[in-house]
Amino acid sequence: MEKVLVTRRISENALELIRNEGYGLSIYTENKDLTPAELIKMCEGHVGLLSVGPNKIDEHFLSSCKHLKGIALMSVGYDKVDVNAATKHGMPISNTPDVLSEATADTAFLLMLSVARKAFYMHKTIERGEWGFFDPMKNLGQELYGKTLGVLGLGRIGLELAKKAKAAYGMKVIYHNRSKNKNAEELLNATYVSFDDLLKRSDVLSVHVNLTEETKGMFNLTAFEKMKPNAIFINTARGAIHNEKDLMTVLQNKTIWGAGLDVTNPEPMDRNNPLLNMENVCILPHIGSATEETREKMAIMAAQNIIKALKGEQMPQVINPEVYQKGLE
Ligand SMILES: NC(=O)C1=CN([C@@H]2O[C@H](COP(=O)(O)OP(=O)(O)OC[C@H]3O[C@@H](n4cnc5c(N)ncnc54)[C@H](OP(=O)(O)O)[C@@H]3O)[C@@H](O)[C@H]2O)C=CC1
Ligand SMILES: O=CC(=O)O
Repeated sequence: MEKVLVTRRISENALELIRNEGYGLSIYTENKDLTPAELIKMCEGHVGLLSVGPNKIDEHFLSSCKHLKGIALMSVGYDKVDVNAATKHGMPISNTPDVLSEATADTAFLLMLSVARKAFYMHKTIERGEWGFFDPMKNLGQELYGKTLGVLGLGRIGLELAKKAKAAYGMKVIYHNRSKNKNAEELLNATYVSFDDLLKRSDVLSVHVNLTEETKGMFNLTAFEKMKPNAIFINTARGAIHNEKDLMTVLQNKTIWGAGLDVTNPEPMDRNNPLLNMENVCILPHIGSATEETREKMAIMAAQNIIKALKGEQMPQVINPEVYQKGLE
């Protein structure tokens, strides 16, 4: 019986889809991430990989696992995949776009409001027994009504956040992409600006670009120093897009007002990281898409993709459709 390796326990409905097509399953359930060598070893005897979590799909992995017929990621981000190498090896890879956009935008919205009202820090003050007498000048946050939301990467998730911010607070939306998003401009009256203008004009700046060589470290001291003193920086995309040391510096110097992060570099973040104790900072452990409903949809989508690959058909959410062109290895 041909078998699929699933690198974490996922929705039973998704696993059932794979079983119902006549494939066997191996499910990795240890309380630690797989090392690259362990992943290669575990893939032996399998024809499909449903990859959940931070598994690196690089040249070494691909040349060691030529027996795989396809790899389905249970994530939309594919920054851990060497797409060119996968295409060279003729290995189709799929991701899970769209189904997680709402949930991830909710996480960005949650962080935006939590930072504006210092919510996580306020919780800590109660735990520390600091809820004393009433002081009308203490614990003050800032309001979002009518402010400017800047989106770096107005794609699927960025658009969902912009819709929510406009509906909830009438926020004006400005954005920067490599190309204009005409649909968002019509839908939200969003304005396309340069990256420099995005930095200078945003009251809240939310990052939704993919992690690539181009976006890595995009938020460094030079970028942060162009932002407004009341600005809130939100990153739910990938931790490597901001430089953590530089973020700490601008928060300490009050160059910007606050930050909300669902992603850090490295992950997991060290529990003693000083950012965790800062008043205007809210940090979550990469839970962008973590709702029961969304994880169910992601698992089903990944299962449907791996089934297609095993049948020799095109994966619906393939990220490297070039592999289906004739003449490749
Ligand atoms: N925290 C979490 O749990 C989650 C995190 N994510 C992260 O969110 C990312 C975005 O997902 P999604 O919205 O579906 O992706 P999309 O591809 O729909 O959106 C990405 C946007 O970024 C823009 N972009 C890409 N590169 C650049 C660049 N160099 N400069 C400026 N703009 C750029 C793209 O526009 P253009 O091509 O015109 O430049 C596009 O509008 C994922 O890659 C993933 O890393 C996703 C889900 C959950
Ligand atoms: O980080 C999550 C993803 O889907 O990408």
